[in-house]
Amino acid sequence: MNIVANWSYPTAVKLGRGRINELADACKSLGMKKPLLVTDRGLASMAITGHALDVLEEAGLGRAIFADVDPNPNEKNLEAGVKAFRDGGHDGVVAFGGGSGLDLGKAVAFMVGQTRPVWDFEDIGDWWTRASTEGIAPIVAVPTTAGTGSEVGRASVITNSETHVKKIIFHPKFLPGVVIADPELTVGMPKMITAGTGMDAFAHCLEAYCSPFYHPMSQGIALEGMRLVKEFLPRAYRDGTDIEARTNMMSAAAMGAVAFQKGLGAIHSLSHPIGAIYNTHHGMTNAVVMPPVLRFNRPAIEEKIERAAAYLGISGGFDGFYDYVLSLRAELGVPENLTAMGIGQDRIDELAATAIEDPSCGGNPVPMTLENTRQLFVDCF
Ligand SMILES: NC(=O)c1ccc[n+]([C@@H]2O[C@H](COP(=O)([O-])OP(=O)(O)OC[C@H]3O[C@@H](n4cnc5c(N)ncnc54)[C@H](O)[C@@H]3O)[C@@H](O)[C@H]2O)c1
Ligand SMILES: [Fe+2]
Repeated sequence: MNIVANWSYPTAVKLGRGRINELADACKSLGMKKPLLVTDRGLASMAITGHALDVLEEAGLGRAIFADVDPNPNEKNLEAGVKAFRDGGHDGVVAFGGGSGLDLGKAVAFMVGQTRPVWDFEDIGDWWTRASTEGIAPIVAVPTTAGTGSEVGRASVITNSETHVKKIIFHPKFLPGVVIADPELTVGMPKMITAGTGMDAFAHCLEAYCSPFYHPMSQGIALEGMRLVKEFLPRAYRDGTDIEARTNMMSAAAMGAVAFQKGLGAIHSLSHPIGAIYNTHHGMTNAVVMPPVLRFNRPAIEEKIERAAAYLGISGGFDGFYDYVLSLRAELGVPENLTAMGIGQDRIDELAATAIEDPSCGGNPVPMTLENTRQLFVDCF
């Protein structure tokens, strides 16, 4: 076997209850004097955000906030954020939120140093030589959901509001310098968001584990991430105040994103166009398409899934694992299929055409074509 791989994992993660109180120190450690906290509209008025701003203000770092951010953020949110950063004379970003706030905050920090349009940094082609690495602002990431793992990732998912296509914007400089992973911030998540984001973490681990690329470290991280989700997501869902469960889910989310350096797959390449067109929740959409994707990939992953099932304490090999996924979904109130999610079948051709252009499909164990991807969408209804 010819082994070629790039591995790195440089982010400092401060995990644990109450660690939001270290936010100002984290900003100062990266040289910030006037950070801009970037979050989404929903979080802007929540007590956890007010507390984070208090921590910054008490340390003399001000309480500047930019929150004109939609779930599934788009390039207009990004342009407005870059303008707010420049107008306010800021020197760093606190990316605060679920994937939406984190992704937009990271993208603002990156784009204040660029002259080229954000679409030039899509995760295909020549993003490396196009970017200016001067003027990129430092980032402290503070996740408030436990799912995307964007806090330790090098990507931002930005929706093109004209074409309704989700683009994965990638650059190593998207990587935050410090992560504050405080499980108490996730306690107030609505049950549906706990379920959806937790299933996103599971999808990252599962797809990374199944991707055919050689990366044994990611493989191990992905397996243990799945085990944490299995043990702790139902607990966090049942009792949102279960801090042990919340802490382990934060860890599983970060592990998923570290693991998917190895690649993602069809779950994500199907979920991205659905989310961009219908504005569905990303993780919940992943959970809906997961069983058909497992069936689709079965010929290529059966042996691997048998090993994962054994590690997770699931008997019955591939079939046992598949049944476990169905029962986890049922326990978390995941819609049965795309119809139950409120989606019609009228745009399947467009969904399939977009899905096979998504960078995630390169990591799918069974090669995706327009024909088999169209059929895969049909199977999701
Ligand atoms: N960068 C990556 O690698 C990556 C990976 C997966 C997904 N994503 C992207 O992340 C986004 C989804 O992120 P998400 O699933 O975390 O959801 P989200 O950030 O869109 O948040 C969903 C909703 O939950 C609310 N919310 C967040 N935290 C809360 C809390 N603690 N208490 C109460 N409400 C809270 C938000 O205000 C929002 O209304 C999508 O755009 C997706 O494409 C990015
Ligand atoms: Fe995801």
